[in-house]
Amino acid sequence: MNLAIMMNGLPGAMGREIASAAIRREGVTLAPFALTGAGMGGEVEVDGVTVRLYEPSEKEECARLAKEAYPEAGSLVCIDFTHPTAVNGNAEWYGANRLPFVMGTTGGDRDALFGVTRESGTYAVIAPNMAKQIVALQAALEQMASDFGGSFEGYALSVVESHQSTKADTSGTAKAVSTSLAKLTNEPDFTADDYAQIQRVRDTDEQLAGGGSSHRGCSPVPEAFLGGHAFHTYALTSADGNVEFQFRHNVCGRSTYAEGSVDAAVFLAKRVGAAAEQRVYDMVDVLKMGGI
Ligand SMILES: NC(=O)C1=CN([C@@H]2O[C@H](COP(=O)(O)OP(=O)(O)OC[C@H]3O[C@@H](n4cnc5c(N)ncnc54)[C@H](OP(=O)(O)O)[C@@H]3O)[C@@H](O)[C@H]2O)C=CC1
Ligand SMILES: O=C(O)C1=N[C@H](C(=O)O)C[C@H](O)C1
Repeated sequence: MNLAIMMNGLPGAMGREIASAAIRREGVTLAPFALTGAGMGGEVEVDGVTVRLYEPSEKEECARLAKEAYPEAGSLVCIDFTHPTAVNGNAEWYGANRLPFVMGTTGGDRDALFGVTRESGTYAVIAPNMAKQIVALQAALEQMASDFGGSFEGYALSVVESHQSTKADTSGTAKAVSTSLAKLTNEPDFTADDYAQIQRVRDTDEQLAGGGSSHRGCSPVPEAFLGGHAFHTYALTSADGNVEFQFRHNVCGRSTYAEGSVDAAVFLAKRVGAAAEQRVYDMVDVLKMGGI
């Protein structure tokens, strides 16, 4: 393996975490250039590697550099952990420049994201969660929904997610898992409007108190992780309130997503190298096909 990763979204929290994971991984290097947000251009250093950052207005210059420095197919994979408002523009840019990419950024217009990527013929892994254990849970719930759809008919679904107060959007993981759980309650037409029912906890006092009185069901967040955590609680409750099922995943810190993102990039480089017919993947594909 001789793979370079362009870490788009530096110097953000996930960008730094993934860049470090890439540098640690054997056979992987960090490309010395990447995309950043407006007004954030310049240079950043990660574990001794200097990365030149290109603002949105300088994207074409960055694409030119990428093609010059890594002309061989599959020798460069982009990883995108930027901002919900950047998702669609960045996907168009990857497609137009035929740059394989891992899209970890949540939000944006997801249908358009998949549409543009498929049309471009670019190789991509797109997933709202890169943590292997959460991906396995997602796959299991999807399987359960397909085998026993409607087995929770009449049950009410409630979802609470708590993240660092700087998070811009409702959790993409919570949206994806809710869609699977809705199939169990026989509401397969769960739509974007239904995502509004997901309760977001962003207030630090509520987080320390476990959601507070308005968001019961969320676990208390340790103070050290107020700046970086992802706590999700999904509950299915019978109509008479006598039966309740809960699924809960609480992650402190970000390292688990970082390792999964590098796994996804390595997986994608191999798919490009093999000129695989399937071009667009999710993390369930990566898990099932032995990428992690
Ligand atoms: N799939 C997964 O497993 C996970 C997904 N995420 C998702 O990753 C995303 C980023 O999270 P996080 O790192 O915490 O956020 P941060 O805000 O810490 O970092 C985002 C970075 O992206 C930069 N940015 C903004 N716009 C652009 C752009 N157009 N092009 C390139 N860079 C840009 C920001 O710059 P500026 O500060 O100037 O805006 C910032 O440096 C979120 O959508 C989050 O939900 C997070 C964790 C796990
Ligand atoms: O912003 C985050 O931090 C996270 N975002 C992803 C999401 O929106 O689901 C994954 C995880 O929850 C962390």
